Amino acid sequence: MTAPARVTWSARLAASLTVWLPTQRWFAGKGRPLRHVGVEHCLPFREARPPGGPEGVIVVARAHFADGGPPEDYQVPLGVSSRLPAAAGTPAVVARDRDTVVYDALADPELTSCLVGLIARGTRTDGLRFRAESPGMRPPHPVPSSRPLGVEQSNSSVVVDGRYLLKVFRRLGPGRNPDLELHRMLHVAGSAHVPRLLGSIEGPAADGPTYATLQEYAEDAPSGWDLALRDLRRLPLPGRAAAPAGGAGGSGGRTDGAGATGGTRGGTAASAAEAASTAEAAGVGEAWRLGEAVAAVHRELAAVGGSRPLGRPGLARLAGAMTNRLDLALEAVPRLAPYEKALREAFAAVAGMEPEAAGRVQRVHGDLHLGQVLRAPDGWLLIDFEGEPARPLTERRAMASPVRDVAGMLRSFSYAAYHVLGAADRVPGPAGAVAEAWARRMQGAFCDGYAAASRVDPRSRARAPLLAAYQLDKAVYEVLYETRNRPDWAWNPLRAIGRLLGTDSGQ
Ligand SMILES: Nc1ncnc2c1ncn2[C@@H]1O[C@H](COP(=O)(O)OP(=O)(O)O)[C@@H](O)[C@H]1O
Ligand SMILES: O=P(O)(O)O[C@H]1O[C@H](CO)[C@@H](O[C@H]2O[C@H](CO)[C@@H](O)[C@H](O)[C@H]2O)[C@H](O)[C@H]1O
Repeated sequence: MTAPARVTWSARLAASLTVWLPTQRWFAGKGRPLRHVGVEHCLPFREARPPGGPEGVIVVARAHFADGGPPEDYQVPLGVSSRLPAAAGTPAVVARDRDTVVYDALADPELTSCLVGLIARGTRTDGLRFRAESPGMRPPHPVPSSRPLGVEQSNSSVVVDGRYLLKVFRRLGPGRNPDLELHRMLHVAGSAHVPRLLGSIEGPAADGPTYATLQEYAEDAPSGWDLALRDLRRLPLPGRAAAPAGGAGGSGGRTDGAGATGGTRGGTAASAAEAASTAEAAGVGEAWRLGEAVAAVHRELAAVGGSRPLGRPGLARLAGAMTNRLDLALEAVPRLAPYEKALREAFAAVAGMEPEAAGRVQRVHGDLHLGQVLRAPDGWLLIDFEGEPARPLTERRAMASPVRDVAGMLRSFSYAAYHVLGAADRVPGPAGAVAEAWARRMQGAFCDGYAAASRVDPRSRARAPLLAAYQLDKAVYEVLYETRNRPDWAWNPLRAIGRLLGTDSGQ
């Protein structure tokens, strides 16, 4: 391509991205008025051997907003070709003209194979550093098969050769992504509770940005969310027929329905009740082991990354940060207004805690929920250490109390229970009581497992204001997250705030 032709293409690509970017699930700027998207960098990647191999380009697209706030950078790996490769199926086409088509590189096995090959060989290109993180890693080359993971997620992942997962970070921060950072720390600690880290792609600077990670793919490992929904759908809910497989709840979650086997159909009520209670006993055991696994990961992160007392100034800062997040959420979601006063009080209570009771801060997962834990044959694995996607990177990399992760899991058990009930059960009834009791049992077992492994009971009376505030802070975040991404689900965390505050008004 000649220089003027390149300029024309860059302008055309920017115009196409301005339309395409905001329609993507992973575009985090949905709450902001987009002005335009510019092409910040084009980082080509290609196979050195054999010559004439496929060509790809990692485009860094910069989204500019009309609200005067900072722009956001997004990674868009693209294939550039004269025609769509047959092996890519029907990829998203971002731009095209008579001679050239620009399409989603992650749908093209040749291009993903190329990225994996560059990682395995530890190559450097203009603007990109490919690194093998695990010396023994030898991915087959060329990769025989690859497929986009095809789940709802904040980034984009590709399963390579059925054994590896290439996770492409969409939102690029100025520093290293905590997902890679914490994976590395846990690798050093020899953790048994994370998938093995195999490789990474980063920018040329010492500290990121992080473009991608390559990790072991835990095939057929259901998530905690899958297992929770399966157990919940087996529960005999008064006044309800047992839900058909995959049928209960809202509008289709990330893994909603996967592995759900339904309940009483085809059996007697007695045998169904028996099966439900056996499943529940197993579920309690799993929740206990999950608590144990989370405690182990916290111990490992503290051992490698250090820890320090939260202290009185830390408590005051935390209360302030929670209040600030509430202020932002109140602006975006007026339905939070009835809870404002009680929420402010709950956050202020954190500032008034005795520092000794608050414990220490360290690196934590930061967005722990049932969708972030996989039940592999050997035990629970924690994934996605990126933190809450909406928070600034500096905040996501900061030390925090491990109680925050515990609160995320407690919220998630409750989230699952109410998800299965569905929006129709906004007013608590007998079915609600059964689901609520299930959530409490799982939460109790999780905390027991955590306490047994860490000798710290997250439910201790002295720590109660912290645990309560973290659960409320998470629920406020969820209301905002759902309002922006899955508005049909917003009722769930909204109701939870009422329950947690003890002011459930049946709204
Ligand atoms: N190592 C892995 N093995 C198997 N499945 C995985 C693995 N990592 C992630 N997944 C699946 O991919 C989904 C999205 O991964 P995640 O890291 O949470 O991405 P995101 O940050 O985009 O939300 C998970 O919910 C899980 O179903
Ligand atoms: O994309 P991430 O997994 O990093 O996290 C975001 O999306 C999650 C939903 O996919 C969201 O989690 C909420 O919904 C889950 C069920 O789909 C539930 O298990 C969680 O408890 C609930 O918070 C998460 O908050 C958000 O950051």
